[in-house]
Amino acid sequence: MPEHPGAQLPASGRAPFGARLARAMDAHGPLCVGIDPHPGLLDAWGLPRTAEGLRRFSLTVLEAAAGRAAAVKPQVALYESYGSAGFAVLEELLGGARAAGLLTVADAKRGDIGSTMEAYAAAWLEEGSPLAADAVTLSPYLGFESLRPALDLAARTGRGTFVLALTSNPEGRSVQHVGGGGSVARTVCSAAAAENARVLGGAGTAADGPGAGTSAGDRSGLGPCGLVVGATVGDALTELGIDLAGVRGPLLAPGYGAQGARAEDLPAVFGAAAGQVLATSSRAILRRGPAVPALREAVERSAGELAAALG
Ligand SMILES: O=C(O)c1cc(=O)[nH]c(=O)n1[C@@H]1O[C@H](COP(=O)(O)O)[C@@H](O)[C@H]1O
Repeated sequence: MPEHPGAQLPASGRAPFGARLARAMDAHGPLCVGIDPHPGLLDAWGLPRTAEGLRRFSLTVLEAAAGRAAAVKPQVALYESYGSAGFAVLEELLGGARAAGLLTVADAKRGDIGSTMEAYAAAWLEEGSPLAADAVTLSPYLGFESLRPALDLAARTGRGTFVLALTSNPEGRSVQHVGGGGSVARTVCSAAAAENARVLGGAGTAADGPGAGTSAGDRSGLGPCGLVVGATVGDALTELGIDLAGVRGPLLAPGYGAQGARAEDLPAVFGAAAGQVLATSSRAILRRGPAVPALREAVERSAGELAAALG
């Protein structure tokens, strides 16, 4: 039986990203382990601030996360700062995660005019690209439709996107809340809802509630267009009149852990969309390294408390 009535199997033959992510979250809990090799963390782990230090850090986190988390999210900026050697490590990490059965989210936050966006899409989402991940983070501030090449390629290859909607940092409000009832954030959420409705079939907008075929908070039939909504946004969804369940996409939630949000805060933030949430945590877990058993314990504890809070 198809994963979702009305959903087309991606041309790649790979199961759709939403179905693969739901399976991984059901198996391991709704945790994404962020791989952010900050220079200070390399120091704390006794590793050199070199590409080899970056490599040992990345592969250690992978070893700790494999079989214990749904996904990993390398922060591309922290690889990019080492130039081509950093990108080589990132390629190795993405390949290693694939081999270990971990879904990958490349945190690249790309966004540009459509013609340039085609190249970003090819780099992060195209079949056979050395940097291809299961999903990539995107910035919609050149207009949601400028992301079209990535949205289309993701749907075609069974991959996903996470588009910034309500970010976890306090400065985000100054852009994302603008417009009140017709806020920038709500516009982005409505566009994501329309994109998922296009791919999955059925109607759906962020204002209208769940569309056909997916009940509120149900993660089994999610579309490929996810959103980034910080775990730290408090009551912003109510304040801005956004119904995330109606988006019918996965929700990447940074802010859990080092930025202060706790697992038990998440149900109130996400309401009926709690089942769609993939919480991501980097420093709170990484500070427990470099010993693999301590990292594993941190991953298991986070995955367990998130599963208990979010279902
Ligand atoms: O897209 C992201 O992952 C992201 C969006 C956002 O709104 N806030 C946010 O913190 N992030 C990223 O999530 C990670 C959070 O790291 P920790 O605060 O150490 O858990 C960093 O890599 C951020 O760049």
